[in-house]
Amino acid sequence: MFINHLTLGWKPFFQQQLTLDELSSTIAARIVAIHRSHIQVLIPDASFSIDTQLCAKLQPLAVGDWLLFEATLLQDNARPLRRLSRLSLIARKAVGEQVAVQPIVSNIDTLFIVSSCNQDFNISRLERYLVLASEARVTPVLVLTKSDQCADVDDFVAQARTLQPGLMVEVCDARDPLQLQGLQAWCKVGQTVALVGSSGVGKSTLINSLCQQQALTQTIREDDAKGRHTTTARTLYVMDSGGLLIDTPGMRELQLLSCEEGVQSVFADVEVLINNCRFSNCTHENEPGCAIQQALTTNQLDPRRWKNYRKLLKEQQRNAETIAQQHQRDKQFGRLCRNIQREKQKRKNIND
Ligand SMILES: Nc1nc2c(ncn2[C@@H]2O[C@H](COP(=O)(O)OP(=O)(O)OP(=O)(O)O)[C@@H](O)[C@H]2O)c(=O)[nH]1
Ligand SMILES: [Zn+2]
Repeated sequence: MFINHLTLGWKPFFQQQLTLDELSSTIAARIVAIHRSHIQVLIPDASFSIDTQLCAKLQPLAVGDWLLFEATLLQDNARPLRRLSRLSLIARKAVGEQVAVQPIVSNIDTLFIVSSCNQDFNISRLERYLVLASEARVTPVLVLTKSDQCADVDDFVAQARTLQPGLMVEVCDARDPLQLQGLQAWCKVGQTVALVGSSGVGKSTLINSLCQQQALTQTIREDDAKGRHTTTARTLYVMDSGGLLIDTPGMRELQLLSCEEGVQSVFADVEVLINNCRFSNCTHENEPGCAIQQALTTNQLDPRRWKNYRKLLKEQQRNAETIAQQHQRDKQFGRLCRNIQREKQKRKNIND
């Protein structure tokens, strides 16, 4: 396969960020894996390993980011000049008590939300993933696997379609590449796809079926800067139709972070109803003229959907609060440091 920047997902959006000077003197490389000690980047005909320390000023970085390097200096452990702005970003709540954003995958075009046509199928979970996709600004495609084990596939599809007008839903036996033709539109050269879904729904199976040839991946060395072979799982695949597929461990367990926009977009109908309540501070419990209560009574609004909306919003508010509090704390700490510094300086001046 002919490999160029387009193959790696390069788009006018990135090109436009380069100055005239940069156009001639730099080269952009895409991050394909982030390990503890090093970051692996890819250009059309080579892969390089960069010590994480050299990227300290650019952190946090995500798999899928584009980094700019001096063209003449691009080699193992070259220092990246900067990171290009992202077209899309999937982030998650970082582990720990405090809520912090941890970027996972960037610059992807499509998110395959994978579920199987069995007890794993959970409409609220799917809705949550839709919020995530909307927040990340990527196109969601719902992939329903294990259709071969299910007698009433249409029922699952019908339920899924209620989630969002125009939502793309594909049904397949993930083991059979011929059944994945419907997904090809999102897997073409220049496109980048990521997968989410619970354990066992068939993500690895899908990857195997979409990437049977893996032509480009052979050119990606899995060695670190010192030439040692690393045993970390592969994170980047080239699909048979030419697109890239990113599968990082972080994507396999995702939590929503700040997702107000995503909630607003996925639940646009609910927000319209809320705007129709008679009182602007309606709690939607028992106020007269409550459009939500009325929609629930007339079955215009699914109680499950209403419950999930409230749950996601609450989660989002809690997270946002924590971030705000965190900023407040950082500010106070900064002030404290400055005061101490000033105090020290004063004393020094007196002693001088
Ligand atoms: N019959 C059938 N089996 C499937 C299908 N998709 C996946 N499987 C099987 O389901 C099992 C789990 O599939 P995986 O691809 O490992 O699932 P996964 O989502 O990658 O799971 P994790 O790695 O835990 O996240 C395997 O035994 C697959 O062969 C399908 O469409 N039909
Ligand atoms: Zn109301």
